[in-house]
Order: sequence, then structure tokens, then C-alpha cells
Amino acid sequence: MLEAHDLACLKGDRLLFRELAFCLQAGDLLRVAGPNGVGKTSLLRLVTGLALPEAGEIRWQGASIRREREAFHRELLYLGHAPAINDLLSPLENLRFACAAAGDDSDEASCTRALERIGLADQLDLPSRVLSQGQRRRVGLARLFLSARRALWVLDEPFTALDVNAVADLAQALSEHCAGGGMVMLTTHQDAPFTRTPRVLDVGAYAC
Ligand SMILES: Nc1ncnc2c1ncn2[C@@H]1O[C@H](COP(=O)(O)OP(=O)(O)OP(=O)(O)O)[C@@H](O)[C@H]1O
Repeated sequence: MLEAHDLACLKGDRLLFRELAFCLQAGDLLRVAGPNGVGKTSLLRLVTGLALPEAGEIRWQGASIRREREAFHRELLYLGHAPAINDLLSPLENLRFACAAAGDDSDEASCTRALERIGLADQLDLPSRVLSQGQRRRVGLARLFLSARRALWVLDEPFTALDVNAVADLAQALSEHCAGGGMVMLTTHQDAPFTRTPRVLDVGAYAC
């Protein structure tokens, strides 16, 4: 279970939000909502431990993520809003590198299957600099298919640049992760065909 208590987020000298709280349990899909600049990405960075809250605490399985950082990160997959891709490497090389760095399954056959599943069968060995925006996004998202053991998926705008079919496929993969007892927390400005309506956390309700 992921719990956030009384969170406040400071950027520069500006308090974005305060007294924000939520709880995410096995099977939950939580959509973080609110207008541009309200602090959705900032909240995800707090939740992943990449940034520290001005106040409040985040707990994973009852323990502070600051104290149990390694155990928490073993259970976490975070995909930021910009795919971290090396243009000189192929999608396959990028995925293998990202998985190896994270300690996930990075063998060639598994990574090839993940890229095929995400619709990049014809681009496996191209240099990534020639990929379209949607294809670049898919390279990053392929990690989802190699991260089933990670219970908590935190995804910043995962649907950006995807076509209608890819949005549907991704929504299904996220729904399946939740159906299997996982948890998903995501930001998105678009609707997606999840099998269950996500819960919504409106950051605007906590804005300062
Ligand atoms: N140094 C700073 N001083 C003041 N405000 C800052 C500073 N750095 C960032 N900000 C503000 O913090 C907010 C960060 O927003 P964040 O990226 O978390 O928003 P978001 O809700 O994810 O937006 P979007 O929907 O556009 O992706 C923005 O309003 C930005 O202007």
C-alpha cells in the first residue's frame, strides 16, 4: 500500500500544494488530474522519491520511502514524461540498457518480445533518432512488459503521442496490471479505455 500524508510541495519560493493526501491499494488505478502547472509531475516526483516534500510523508507498506528507499525502489517503475532514449542506440539496445540499469530482465529475447508487443517489430534495429514521437514513446513503454514484478507503476503522461490503437493497448496493459494486484498512478490529459474507471486525485483541490 502507498500512502501520502499531509504533503506540501515547494518550487522555488512558491508553494504549489499542501495537505495533499491519498492512499493506493493493490488493484488501484489512480489518475492524477488538474490544470497545467498545478503540480502533477511534481507530485509524481515526490512519490518516487526523486524530490523531497516540504512537509508530510510518503509510506510504502507502512514504512517511510526515505527510510526504506531500496526496498521501495525494487517495487517501483517510474516512466517520466520524456522518454529517456539514446538516439544513437536502437530501440532494442535502449530497452536492454534501461532494463539492465534497473535490474530487470534484459536478455535479447525478452526485450525483443516486449518491443514486438508494443508495436515496434519493424524498428528493432533502427537508430532511435529516426523514430517518430509515438515510436519513441513506445520504446520507453516497452519496459512495462518487463516489469510485472514491480507492484507500483508511476507514469507521467504515458499516452502522449500514441495513436488510438496504442492508447487502447496501453490502457489494457495498465488495467491488467491492476487486475493482477498491481497499482498504477498516472497523469494524463486524455481519456483512455480502462476496463475500470480510475479513481481521480485532483491536485487542484490542494493548490495554494
Ligand atoms: N523555481 C520555481 N519557482 C516558482 N515556480 C516554479 C519553479 N519551478 C517550477 N515552478 C512551477 O511549478 C509548477 C510545476 O508544475 P508541474 O510540472 O508539476 O505541473 P503539471 O501539473 O505536471 O503540469 P502539466 O499539466 O503542464 O504537465 C509549474 O507551475 C512551474 O511554473
